[in-house]
Amino acid sequence: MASNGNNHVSTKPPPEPSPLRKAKFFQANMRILVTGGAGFIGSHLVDKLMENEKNEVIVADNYFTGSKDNLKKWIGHPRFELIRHDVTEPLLIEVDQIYHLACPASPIFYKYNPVKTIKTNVIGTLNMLGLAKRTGARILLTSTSEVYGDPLVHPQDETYWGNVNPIGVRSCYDEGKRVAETLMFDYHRQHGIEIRIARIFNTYGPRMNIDDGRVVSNFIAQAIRDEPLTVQLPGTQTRSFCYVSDMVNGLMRLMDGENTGPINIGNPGEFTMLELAENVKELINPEVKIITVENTPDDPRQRKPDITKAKELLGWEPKVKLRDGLPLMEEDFRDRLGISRKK
Ligand SMILES: NC(=O)c1ccc[n+]([C@@H]2O[C@H](COP(=O)([O-])OP(=O)(O)OC[C@H]3O[C@@H](n4cnc5c(N)ncnc54)[C@H](O)[C@@H]3O)[C@@H](O)[C@H]2O)c1
Ligand SMILES: O=C(O)[C@H]1O[C@H](OP(=O)(O)OP(=O)(O)OC[C@H]2O[C@@H](n3ccc(=O)[nH]c3=O)[C@H](O)[C@@H]2O)[C@H](O)[C@@H](O)[C@@H]1O
Repeated sequence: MASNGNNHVSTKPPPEPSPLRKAKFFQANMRILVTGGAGFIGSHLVDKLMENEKNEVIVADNYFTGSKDNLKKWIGHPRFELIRHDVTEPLLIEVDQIYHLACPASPIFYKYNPVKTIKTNVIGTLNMLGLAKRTGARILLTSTSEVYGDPLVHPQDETYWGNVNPIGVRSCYDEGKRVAETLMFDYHRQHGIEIRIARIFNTYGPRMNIDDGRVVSNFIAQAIRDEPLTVQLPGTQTRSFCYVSDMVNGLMRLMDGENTGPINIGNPGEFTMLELAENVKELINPEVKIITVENTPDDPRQRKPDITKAKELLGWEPKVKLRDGLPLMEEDFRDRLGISRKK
């Protein structure tokens, strides 16, 4: 029984939560915020989180590179909420977990407004850490293999500190993510916040922006449009491509496990850009041409994750091979481009 501090004992029970809230959230016992949830990886993560009836999912996104279309099947669902919000502004809500993905990821978008990109990484991560501190939520940051810069160690494991140009055109992104990682660990050490850091390596799959300039989406769209595949010079640079369902599984294992990370999440299958173009040509359009074009500054020459830590600590490894994953994107791209397969 509650006292009102006036030596008078109230017999009135405390007020019930609003019946509306009860009706809406009666099943939920985990409220999860996904920043950047209208984007490519974020929307696939939301799909997976929503499969669990105990989860209530809130997406905060400013739609810079994401789209409501990616979430259309959840809009109106009682366990789902979508907020137009820029993470560079504080967000005052109650949550149990935060997947912090908000940040433009394609080089052409993150270089478009580099000051905004670094604000998103630094101020956005500070705001989400502040939210985690106030609510006691666990927070996962999607960092990047770009923290290794143009790596001099190959493959890259998590102990490598990287080879990053601090004043280059990519720095807003890779240095931004490095500061974001620093902030995560400082909040962890200073305030005891529960943190998780995933270092994501190149991820591909349906719902990538068609014209976002990333290599897999470029090549698939070019192959479907009968345009030459543009391999940026020298073409021998390598990347390791992870299918999005594998990525989402890895992120959820990291969030739900006991390790802070950083942990590399990626597929160690390594390809040169010429090899990737040849695979797309063979699988999607054998008639298409492959041409070489100028590259952009500071393009990393090689990239391949060492995933020993993910295997040992998360029991995770990717399952989808590149040659199986590429055709899974074709239908989604054809639908959005309105170009059907030739008979
Ligand atoms: N896809 C990859 O290969 C890859 C690799 C490494 C790391 N990552 C990281 O994973 C995350 C998701 O990447 P993605 O490929 O889905 O990219 P994406 O561009 O499709 O998604 C990013 C989302 O964040 C939103 N956003 C951007 N700035 C915001 C802001 N200030 N406030 C609120 N929302 C904002 C965008 O509108 C978009 O919906 C990013 O943090 C990215 O750095 C991705
Ligand atoms: O995985 C990562 O950590 C990072 O990977 C990518 O950055 P990047 O590897 O430069 O991605 P792309 O723009 O797809 O370029 C990959 C390679 O393809 C080449 N490329 C790109 C586009 C194209 O049309 N042709 C082409 O050969 C580029 O020169 C580069 O060598 C992502 O876009 C980042 O968000 C992410 O953080």
